Amino acid sequence: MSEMIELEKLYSPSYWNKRYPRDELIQKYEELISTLSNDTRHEIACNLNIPYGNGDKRKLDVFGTDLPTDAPIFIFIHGGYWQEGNKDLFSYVARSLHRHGCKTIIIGYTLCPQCTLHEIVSDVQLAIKVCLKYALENKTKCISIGGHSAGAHLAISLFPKFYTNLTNDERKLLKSVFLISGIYNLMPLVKTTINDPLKLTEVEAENLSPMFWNFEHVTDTSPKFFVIASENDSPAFVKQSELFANNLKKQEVPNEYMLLEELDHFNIIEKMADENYVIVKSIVNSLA
Ligand SMILES: N[C@@H](CC(=O)c1ccccc1NC=O)C(=O)O
Repeated sequence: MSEMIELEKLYSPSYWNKRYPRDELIQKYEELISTLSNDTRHEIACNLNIPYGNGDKRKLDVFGTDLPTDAPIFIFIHGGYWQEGNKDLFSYVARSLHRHGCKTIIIGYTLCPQCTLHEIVSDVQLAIKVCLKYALENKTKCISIGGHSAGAHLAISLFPKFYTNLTNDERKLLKSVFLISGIYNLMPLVKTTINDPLKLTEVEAENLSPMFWNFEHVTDTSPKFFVIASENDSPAFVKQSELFANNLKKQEVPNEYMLLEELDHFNIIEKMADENYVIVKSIVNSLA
């Protein structure tokens, strides 16, 4: 098989699932999470579509506005290789965390090619600044940030620079970072169709790749990083998570690597609806 087709396959997570044919998997995934999310928006007290920048996608949703004002907060960043997906598909993440007494903030962002990946990275930083201000005003004591797939890339892109530039009070809030089925080396994507709307050059892809960054200066006040992969994901994704967790370890950054058995790129995040799911429990424990 040609190298191109091989790369396309390696970076198409749906190809590796063991449950359904590819198209059926994506359709079922979207149906499930949009239904769960619609229900969640009706069930849980929330404040939707708070703008953090210009345009109709630079908005965030706060769930659990009925909880004590100082309740812990989980902030979630969705994936879709920076060109697909939207925050409304992920309201459901708030439901299980609400049962544990946590508020959830889901961040929306403008997608490529409407903007560049550089702009998305800075949009997410802007959104996190707004969340931190909200948290300090509400006397919140702890925050966890999580991202799935390309969202994990955006979550880790808050480190080290943005994080080290925060105020002490802001930094102290951040207890944990959950990197779920993430992508940390963007260079292989340059040659795939994923790059059509991104238009990254090799140099940009390298500079935007956390795999090559130095995280040593986050250690003093560092949150704990959970690097989580799923057994039935593309081997390229599993390998990237493993290597990235190893890099953190070598740099003495607090981290835990988890390989979740029998899950794939899609049900690893679908299961956030379950309040007893290992990731939900780890988030809640990190905020205790
Ligand atoms: N078109 C891709 C879908 C995909 O990459 C994806 C889908 C949902 C959530 C995250 C994804 N990937 C990374 O951000 C596929 O066929 O697997």
